[in-house]
Amino acid sequence: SMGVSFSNITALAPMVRVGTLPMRLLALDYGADVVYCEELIDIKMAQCQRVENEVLQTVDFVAPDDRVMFRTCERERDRVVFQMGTADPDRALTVAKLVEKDVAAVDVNMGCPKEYSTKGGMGAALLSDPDKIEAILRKLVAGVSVPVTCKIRILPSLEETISLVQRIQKTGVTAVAVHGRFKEERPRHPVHCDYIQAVAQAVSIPIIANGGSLDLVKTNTDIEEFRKATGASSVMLARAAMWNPSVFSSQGLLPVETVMEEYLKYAIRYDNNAFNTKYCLCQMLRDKVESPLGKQVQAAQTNAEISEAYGLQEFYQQTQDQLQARRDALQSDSQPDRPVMDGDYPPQITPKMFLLEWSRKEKLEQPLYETVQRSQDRSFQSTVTVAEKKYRSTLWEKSKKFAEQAAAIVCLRVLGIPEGRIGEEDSADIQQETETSETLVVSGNQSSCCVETGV
Ligand SMILES: Cc1cc2nc3c(=O)[nH]c(=O)nc-3n(C[C@H](O)[C@H](O)[C@H](O)COP(=O)(O)O)c2cc1C
Repeated sequence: SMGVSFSNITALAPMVRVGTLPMRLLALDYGADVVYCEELIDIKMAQCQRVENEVLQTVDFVAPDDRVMFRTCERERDRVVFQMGTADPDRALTVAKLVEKDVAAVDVNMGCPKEYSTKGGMGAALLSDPDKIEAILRKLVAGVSVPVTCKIRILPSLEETISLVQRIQKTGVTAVAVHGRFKEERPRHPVHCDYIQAVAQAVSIPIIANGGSLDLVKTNTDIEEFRKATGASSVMLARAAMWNPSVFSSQGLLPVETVMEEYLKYAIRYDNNAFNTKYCLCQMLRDKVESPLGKQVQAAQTNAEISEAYGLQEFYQQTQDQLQARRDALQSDSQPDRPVMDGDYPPQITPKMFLLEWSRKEKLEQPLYETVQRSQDRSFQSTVTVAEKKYRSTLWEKSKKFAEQAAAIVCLRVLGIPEGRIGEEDSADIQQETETSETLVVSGNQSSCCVETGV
């Protein structure tokens, strides 16, 4: 990784529901340097499983109820900032460790005044507990390999605001985003550029100015004006970007109709939750949300129906076909039941194939595999029946393919049959779970399978 910079950048602000993968990729396309994800709550994230989705080519963090809480991809890895809501240093670190290899930086939200955030001591509630702020940030800075940042609102006086940010700077964070409003101020109130400016002068780390969307930043050139007005190193945009993310483009604003189409293409390509897609499109439609198009979007229940509203049925179908082709390819990859000729073993003989061959020689029925998938992490376990006896690995595997191979290995070892290519090594103790999975890798099934994640 090149390492992300927070100096002299323009960022997509963290926004609940808005800041999911399609919007982040679109903002990057238009010229944003850094994109924040929506605030994700530490307790929910800590329960998530990291899953490599080979069909979508994404990394998904999947909750026990199978919901994808955070989906990201290679394209944004050096640009995406993972924002979390937390009030607990240990939990914050657990979550940061879970995501650190897949993101450019980790951010703590200290500015959200909404009750769902503050009631757990998170968000803006942290602003009145600087000891807690310090504990969380110090723990993160010491414990993760990526930069740590935080996002705050301003305190009732300049002095308090400056001393808080100075204290935050001492924890070793890389940058601080300052939303220039007091905790009790609403988004329609004017932003306090003088506070941001005073903070920017008082510390040496980059300050990211935020809060200018309503009256100051409407076009790309306004971003530079806002940067100057606040004396900050960088600028972060929420609403202006939500209404039209092409605000990041130095080529000027694009018609929102064009932008919505580009947004929808990403939503289709990355199998975005349809309700999330609708929500974001409705934000872009703004006062046109009651137009014929707006009504069609609101009535739609699936990404396919939303595509019809925009005349993107063909793109939708082509994308589905491509994804299905990839799914099929991965699936057939996982069923290596090619016929095995006597005395003419293919080079990539697997435990399953070896067991099949052995069964034929012994005039037994073909081994029968039964695979189950458990819901909490969508992993697989397979049982193979040979000569009316069942064999099963104690390990739960990432794919059906691995699970079947694991069952075959257990069977071969229990029956004392040398395992072909990997049979040179001494028959290992099947109770050793790690041994089983290592053997699987040796047996030539390098391509891991996708775990699909319905959202
Ligand atoms: C729809 C929406 C969702 C938001 N969600 C978050 C969030 O998850 N985390 C956060 O720190 N701020 C959140 N905010 C606040 C923005 O990041 C930003 O601080 C605020 O909107 C002021 O910036 P702006 O004038 O550019 O809109 C949200 C704002 C909006 C409009």
